Amino acid sequence: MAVTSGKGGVGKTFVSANLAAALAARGERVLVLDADLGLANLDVVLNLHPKLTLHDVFTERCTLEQAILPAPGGFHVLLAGSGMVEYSRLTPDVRDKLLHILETVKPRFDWVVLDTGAGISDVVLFAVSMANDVLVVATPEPTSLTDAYATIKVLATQQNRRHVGLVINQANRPGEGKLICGQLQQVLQRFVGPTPGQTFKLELLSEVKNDQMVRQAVLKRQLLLEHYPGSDAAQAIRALATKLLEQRAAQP
Ligand SMILES: Nc1ncnc2c1ncn2[C@@H]1O[C@H](COP(=O)(O)OP(=O)(O)OP(=O)(O)O)[C@@H](O)[C@H]1O
Repeated sequence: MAVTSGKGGVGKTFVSANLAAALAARGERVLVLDADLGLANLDVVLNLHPKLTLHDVFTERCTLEQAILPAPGGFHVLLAGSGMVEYSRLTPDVRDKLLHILETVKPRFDWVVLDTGAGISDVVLFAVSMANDVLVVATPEPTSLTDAYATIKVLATQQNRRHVGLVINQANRPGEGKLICGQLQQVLQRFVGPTPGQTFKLELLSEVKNDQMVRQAVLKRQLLLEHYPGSDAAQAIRALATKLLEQRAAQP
């Protein structure tokens, strides 16, 4: 599953890490792969100081096994480290290496979460293209929504995706997510249907409140789910995990 966004700083890493913890708490084997190769910061959020990262796997300084690390929250991570400038562009080499890594880790985990960079660069779109499911994170601000719209449009038209999950993060009032999702779906419909057999569904998977506890957790470099489990945002993330598990169980 890819967790992506149009605009940066909207909460992808927060959602990826805490969703992984929520799934792990339900007994799932989860790997979060930091797919923001140029400016990764999953390690910062989780307060990890990895000696080995994707960079070392790419340059064959270590094996893939060695770079998969346990994280707080009961899941595993494959960190990118920051400033992998030479890997922040999608060369055939980066492409092959990422594909190989994903194929190798897939059988070992129930969920591989790709925490991508923001926007529609070729690296981001490639990372998303490797995922079965995509979850777009957006905040209710107009700039974030405009960029989310552009991203979803690209996923629908270029990747031919018929279903995209939406998380409205930092919501200011209840029902805001539903309203936004409906409006986005309406505008998107113009580009991606309706033609026979070609429906497109943007599904609101979660509305996460603007919650001071999230900022507290990030400042302390702790997982929200572990340190503020009763917060509104933690409850929303657990509900998101439940929904994803139910959807998976319903798949043929
Ligand atoms: N629900 C929320 N309530 C309040 N603040 C939040 C919430 N979600 C995220 N934030 C704040 O937004 C900041 C950015 O979040 P995060 O780093 O997860 O975004 P990102 O999309 O991964 O960023 P980037 O695009 O730079 O990778 C966090 O440090 C946190 O302070």
